[in-house]
Amino acid sequence: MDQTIAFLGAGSMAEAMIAGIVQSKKLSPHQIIVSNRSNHNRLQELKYTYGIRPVPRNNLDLNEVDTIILAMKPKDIERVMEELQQDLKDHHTLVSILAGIPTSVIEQYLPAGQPVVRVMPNTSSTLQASATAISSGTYTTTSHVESVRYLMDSIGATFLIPEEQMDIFTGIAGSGPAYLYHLMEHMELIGEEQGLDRETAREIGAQTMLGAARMVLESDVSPTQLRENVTSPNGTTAAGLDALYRHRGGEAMAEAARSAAKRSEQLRTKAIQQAVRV
Ligand SMILES: NC(=O)C1=CN([C@@H]2O[C@H](COP(=O)(O)OP(=O)(O)OC[C@H]3O[C@@H](n4cnc5c(N)ncnc54)[C@H](O)[C@@H]3O)[C@@H](O)[C@H]2O)C=CC1
Ligand SMILES: O=C(O)[C@@H]1CCC=N1
Repeated sequence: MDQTIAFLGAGSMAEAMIAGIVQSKKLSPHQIIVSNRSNHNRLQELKYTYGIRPVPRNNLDLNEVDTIILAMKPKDIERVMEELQQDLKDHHTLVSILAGIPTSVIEQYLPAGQPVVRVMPNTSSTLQASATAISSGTYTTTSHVESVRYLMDSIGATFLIPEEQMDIFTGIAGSGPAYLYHLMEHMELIGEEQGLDRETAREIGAQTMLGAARMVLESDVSPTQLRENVTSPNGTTAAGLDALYRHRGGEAMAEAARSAAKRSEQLRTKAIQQAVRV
């Protein structure tokens, strides 16, 4: 890919994406610039690990950049857009990974016509195993979206969705790894409690999660059918599922996704109110 990308923000999500992109070899590390406002040690750490180009925000020359990836916290959007405004050129595509922030808010700080693409990855980008959503903004052409999709394909599976579905996508997939880690923490705990050593219990839980996910992705069989295939009448799984239903395990997972989606909606409302005041 013949382009230079610049991450504004050098936190955990930027690092996960950098790891996946570098591993994919779609871009060479010198085509990736990483910038933040103050923590220069962090930039050096990323340079040391991935070979990328660290550039403190004050020294960043956007003329050589094609794609700008907004990777700071949602609360910093106003300040960042104000800083960016004067440096942006027609050829720049902005990609935002900020939870909750709609493309319309970002566009409000920009001249009409500037393409903004919204993306929601997750931290499994590190292993090129993200589920990443992509939505177009007002001024994006198919070519902008396809070019961003090509880049995002390097960090995992991509899904083109309408922007209205971003809240729930964030609730399920952006935040989702945390819910699954929480379940794995519990699988590890119960294994340990019953005499397995911690590392073994951890591996057993993770391998079980991985195997189940692969069965869904690599067969044509639905999760419902796969669940039934595990469940013998009056067997161990029936007893386990019975406890899970009594404790409303499925509903707890749905509620987690709903609550995260609601928070995304709240971030949007706040960002819109803030942008109106600008
Ligand atoms: N952590 C995750 O699993 C996911 C995070 N996201 C989104 O990614 C974004 C970043 O999240 P994290 O990496 O977890 O946060 P983080 O707190 O680890 O990193 C934020 C980074 O932004 C930098 N920053 C702040 N103001 C800046 C400015 N004015 N210019 C340049 N850099 C600036 C900070 O120095 C820091 O490096 C958030 O908007 C979040 O909604 C999206 C999907 C998943
Ligand atoms: O917790 C958050 O707000 C970010 C967005 C999705 C995952 N982490």
